[in-house]
Amino acid sequence: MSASYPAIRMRRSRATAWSRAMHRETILTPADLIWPLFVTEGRGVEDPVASLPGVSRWSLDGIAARAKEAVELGIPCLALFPNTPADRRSDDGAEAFNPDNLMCRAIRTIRDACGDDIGVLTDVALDPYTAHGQDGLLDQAGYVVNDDTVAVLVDQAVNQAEAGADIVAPSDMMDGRVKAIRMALEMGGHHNVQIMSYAAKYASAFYGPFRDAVGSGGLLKGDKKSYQMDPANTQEALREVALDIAEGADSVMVKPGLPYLDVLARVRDRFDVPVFAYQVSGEYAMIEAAAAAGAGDREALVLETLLAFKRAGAAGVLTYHAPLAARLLGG
Ligand SMILES: NCc1[nH]cc(CCC(=O)O)c1CC(=O)O
Ligand SMILES: [Mg+2]
Repeated sequence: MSASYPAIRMRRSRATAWSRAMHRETILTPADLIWPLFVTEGRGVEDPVASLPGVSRWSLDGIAARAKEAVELGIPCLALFPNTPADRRSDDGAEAFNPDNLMCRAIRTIRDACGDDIGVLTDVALDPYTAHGQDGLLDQAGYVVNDDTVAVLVDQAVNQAEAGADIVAPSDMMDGRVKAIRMALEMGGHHNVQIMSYAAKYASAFYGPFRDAVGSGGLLKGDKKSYQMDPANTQEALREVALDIAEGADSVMVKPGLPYLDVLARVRDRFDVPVFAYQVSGEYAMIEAAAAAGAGDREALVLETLLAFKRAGAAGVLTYHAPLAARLLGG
């Protein structure tokens, strides 16, 4: 470039708040946020998750209150995860398609409290329902079998749709489940129930606090590496996303969040479907730990990390910081 300093001074546009606002390329709003909530049995229960400071499991009455709070704050969607009572967990995860399970009751509770003012996204995977904590069914050798698991996931997804879920979100990483779920939803008349597929979900060390929250952590033996992706791979993530789009996903997700922004950006560049990011439990815990240790300002860390997802191309972010962020953003 021939014209340079002093003709070009990059700092001119940064000198005042109004000018910074005018040049800002990316905007974060409460409408970008999806708030994950943990549901538990009982009445009037708020059960804090020790490894997720500031996050609790709520009984249905608390879930209704959180849903109303979310509407007030301008948060458009909730993601639900049940802490299934131990006596309802089994090797086959059959509680997943019980029409009166905690998940279905939570969906109906939110609908009663808020009508169509908020979206309800439900997790499709068996880990909150299995006695072994894996996302699918096991064979004799302890391998998570694909096709038989997909059949159960279909029943689970249809069960959630019948209870009123707006978006079903398969997080299990079985092959072919998006197509099978889409076909079953169409056949069941659930034409407008969306599928947000966890298309590129990695076998990550950042899920620990989540597993505590849904009560699967202590049950899980081994790992999920035979179905979740190797953190070393990005080409494979693009292939996963392409397959899920072809199978009928309305939107896709990359998970975890910040450590995988490169994957998110590449998915955004290559495909035209909305791509969401999940800032997972371990990421939340890291920010909280940093703030508690005085290593950073909590509110600034939260807003900066969430903005980074938008900058990388995310249509929205699942984050446990959703209510805090929405409040800070004036929701
Ligand atoms: N299907 C399970 C599921 N759905 C969302 C998360 C993790 C979310 C988080 O860590 O916040 C997990 C954990 C796992 O795969 O073991
Ligand atoms: Mg896949």
